[in-house]
Amino acid sequence: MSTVLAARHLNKYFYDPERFRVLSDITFEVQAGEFVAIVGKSGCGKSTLLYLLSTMDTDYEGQIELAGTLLTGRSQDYLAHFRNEHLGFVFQFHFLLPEFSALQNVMLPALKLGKYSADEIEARAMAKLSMIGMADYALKPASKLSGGQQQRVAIARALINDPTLIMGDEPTGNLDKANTDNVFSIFRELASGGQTIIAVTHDPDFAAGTDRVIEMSDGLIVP
Ligand SMILES: Nc1ncnc2c1ncn2[C@@H]1O[C@H](COP(=O)(O)OP(=O)(O)OP(=O)(O)O)[C@@H](O)[C@H]1O
Repeated sequence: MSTVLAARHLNKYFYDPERFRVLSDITFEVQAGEFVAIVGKSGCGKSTLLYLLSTMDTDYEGQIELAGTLLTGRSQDYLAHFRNEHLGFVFQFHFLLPEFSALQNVMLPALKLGKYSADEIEARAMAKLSMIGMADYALKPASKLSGGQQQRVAIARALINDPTLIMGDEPTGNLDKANTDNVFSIFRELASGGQTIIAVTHDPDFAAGTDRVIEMSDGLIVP
């Protein structure tokens, strides 16, 4: 097994207005192909941790290594390129561009990466949409899709650059039961195919279906 993500002794502080520690000595690893849930009461630090792991927030103590690369101390440009190449994000709210078609939305991160030709990118995007059962909706504007369909397009978009790791922040938080089950089974299927996934969730059923649950409490990982 190879390690995809290593978080070592992460500490994070906020000021509100006094300095307080929101993450304390967070240390864990995620192996290739693992599907991991991060759970814990509201305010325990889950989103803050995910934000650090996503490389968006660089103000922390400790070390983050992803895909064999130490990311701590890197420049913003380096991190932006790394994110685009190695990470796929699925949020509670999909953040699709409403006037753009499903296909165009899925293509965008690949166009930014600049690794493939436009034709290749379109073919790859169609393949990702087919994979999640959305090929028939490729040309529809995102604004005309249902909430569940939009979230599936967001998953296809997260997959377009074949990310080393998919990060979800409440990926089913805004969905009804049927769509939650659908999105969960897509994640489960991706994980069975070897995709590494880490997702913050409040949904006990979602967490129970993952390979491993990391529970947080007051900024700590519960041993
Ligand atoms: N920018 C900030 N400045 C000050 N305090 C913050 C900031 N962002 C978050 N916090 C505080 O840090 C703590 C952890 O917040 P975080 O959003 O990581 O929790 P969470 O576990 O993801 O919660 P939820 O499940 O409700 O989304 C909370 O006490 C929150 O109020």
